[in-house]
Amino acid sequence: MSEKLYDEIPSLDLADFTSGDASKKAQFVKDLGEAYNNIGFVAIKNHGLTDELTEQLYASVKEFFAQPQEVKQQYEIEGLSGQRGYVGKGKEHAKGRSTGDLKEFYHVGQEVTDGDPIKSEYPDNVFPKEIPIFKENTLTAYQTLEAAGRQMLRALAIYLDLKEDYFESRVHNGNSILRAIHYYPITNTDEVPDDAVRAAAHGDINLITLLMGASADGLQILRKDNQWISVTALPDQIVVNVGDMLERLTNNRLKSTVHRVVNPPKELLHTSRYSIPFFMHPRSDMDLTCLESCINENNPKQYEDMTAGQFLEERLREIGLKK
Ligand SMILES: O=C(O)CCC(=O)C(=O)O
Ligand SMILES: [Fe+2]
Repeated sequence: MSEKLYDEIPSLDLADFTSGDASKKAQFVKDLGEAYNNIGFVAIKNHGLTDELTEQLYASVKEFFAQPQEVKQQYEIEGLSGQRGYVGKGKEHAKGRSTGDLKEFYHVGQEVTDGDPIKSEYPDNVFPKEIPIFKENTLTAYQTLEAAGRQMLRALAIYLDLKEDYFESRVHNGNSILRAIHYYPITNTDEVPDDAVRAAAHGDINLITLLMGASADGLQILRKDNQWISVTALPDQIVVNVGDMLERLTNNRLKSTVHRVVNPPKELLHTSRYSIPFFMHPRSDMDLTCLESCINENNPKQYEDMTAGQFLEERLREIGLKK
């Protein structure tokens, strides 16, 4: 394990992996693997999202959250464990806490269009009828981030000495979710619990997360020396990090680094923050049993065998989304 302490997350160019130049490709795999073995986060450019789409998507997301609560509430649907549509303020809390985060969000899931019977496992998406363009913008972003995520997983498969396409069949029509988040303005601090934060410290559940440039500061990650460091991506970058499922599969070789979104200083508490992570999940039957190649004398097997579906179910209960 590399002991290096990063002051900021490493930046990589996804085009180095996809352009067909073998030495650039190999270097990308090495740099990504090293970063994920250490800090678990990278900033990526040439991810495929255009500025135009990003702008339009944020515009429709802002428009959705600016609506009256009664309108948003129509899209909070019972029985879906918050996996589609709107999830209201304070509903989700980090694992191990009970105070809800200071956020509301909207989930868009996989649209299965190729006759794959997995379709019956997924609830249908719900889209706000007040903002027709919301559907097109979120689905286009979903597909673009999913494609970038597949490339990242190809690179990781090589790093892990698996076949380059190891993850392909496992993420095909996977249970990924695009989450548009609004960290809402706080005008009266008496109305929120003293220990409430925008997003309390947590690891992501999924294989990898692709995070579209957040609109304001606040994201921090816990470095291995227990210092919180700020994450800032340049306008043309997205942040891509390892989630708990991949950490588990690799028996902690790839690190799912704890991160949080801190509250802004008092004078900015009345402002909103928006971010749009794409949580890349496999199909629920993916086996997350630690890879043999990641188990050895120095690193004995750390986790019970489990499928992705079982792991997700357990975590949704732990964070208050599943009752
Ligand atoms: O809003 C952000 O910048 C990060 C959000 C996050 O970590 C999450 O939703 O899991
Ligand atoms: Fe997260």
